[in-house]
Amino acid sequence: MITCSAPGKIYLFGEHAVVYGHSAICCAIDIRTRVQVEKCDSIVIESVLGRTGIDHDIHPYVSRVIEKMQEHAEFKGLRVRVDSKLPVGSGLGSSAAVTVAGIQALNHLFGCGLQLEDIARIGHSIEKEVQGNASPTDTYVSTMGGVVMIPQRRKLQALDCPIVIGNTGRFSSTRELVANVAKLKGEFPEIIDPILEDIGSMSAIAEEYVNRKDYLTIGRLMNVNHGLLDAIGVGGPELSALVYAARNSGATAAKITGAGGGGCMVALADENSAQRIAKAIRDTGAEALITRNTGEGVRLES
Ligand SMILES: Nc1ncnc2c1ncn2[C@@H]1O[C@H](COP(=O)(O)OP(=O)(O)OP(=O)(O)O)[C@@H](O)[C@H]1O
Ligand SMILES: C[C@@](O)(CCO)CC(=O)[O-]
Ligand SMILES: [Mg+2]
Repeated sequence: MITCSAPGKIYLFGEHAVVYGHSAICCAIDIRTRVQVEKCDSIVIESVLGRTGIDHDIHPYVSRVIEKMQEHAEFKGLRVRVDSKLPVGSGLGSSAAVTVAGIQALNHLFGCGLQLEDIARIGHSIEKEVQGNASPTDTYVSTMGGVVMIPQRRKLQALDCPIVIGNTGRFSSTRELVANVAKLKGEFPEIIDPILEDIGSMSAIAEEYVNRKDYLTIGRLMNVNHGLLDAIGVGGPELSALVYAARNSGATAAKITGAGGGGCMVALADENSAQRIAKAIRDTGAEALITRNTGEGVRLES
């Protein structure tokens, strides 16, 4: 029996724009998904979503992981158990974490000899298939950990400050949000294309501030990024309420993270303000978590 885990993520900059090749800066967080695998007679997948065999409706990611890994190993039966601390469909990269941890667990179970770069690449191909269109960001950062710049696949300096996450509690499908942005972009390219380019330029400019650990400047730019995400239609009243609650209680930055629509927002805090920001988020009725950047990507647990 093998267990592997992989981290979730928050975006400092660049979600959605990165789908069109613009730059993004993404940060692995210390909230993980564990995938346990063992050989057995038939294929069984167990998670918070239910108990199935190969099932592309209920378990699209895990089912594709199993199918893809059949190209690297010969097996008929398998039991896969998923145990995740990441909220599902909430902008924290739950799909990438379950995919990456699943690939690495099977890699170990069958001795396939895949390297981290292979895992990130296979993970990205699975995200593309399920999501319709997907950047390599979530699967890359979940595999490698740390803070990464995409598409360059460059590691930046670690983020040392507390990260506060507010969860609206509303499921949102990344596939749908990505399709909504594509539709708006198709209808009004003269308006939407420059916004996506601006988001990419912001990531490129912010790289230097991330490496200098200048959290005040990073924060000012993240706030601008929030406004641009709202402009392309992936915001909403619940997310905005949490963003302003966080800013009003001392957050250096507060923005949507991930696909948006519902799901989570992220705030950067300092050691003194993190609890206060989390309380302000909880006072609106939403859930709040305090976490940190992790340097550890996918790993073997047992
Ligand atoms: N614990 C889990 N067990 C099984 N499948 C999961 C689990 N967590 C996530 N998934 C799969 O990932 C899907 C959600 O992925 P989706 O990309 O829509 O959201 P996300 O990854 O949480 O957010 P984002 O992509 O914005 O970071 C679920 O519908 C499910 O198919
Ligand atoms: C919305 C998006 O940019 C981030 C989802 O976490 C989609 C992607 O990059 O594949
Ligand atoms: Mg996802």
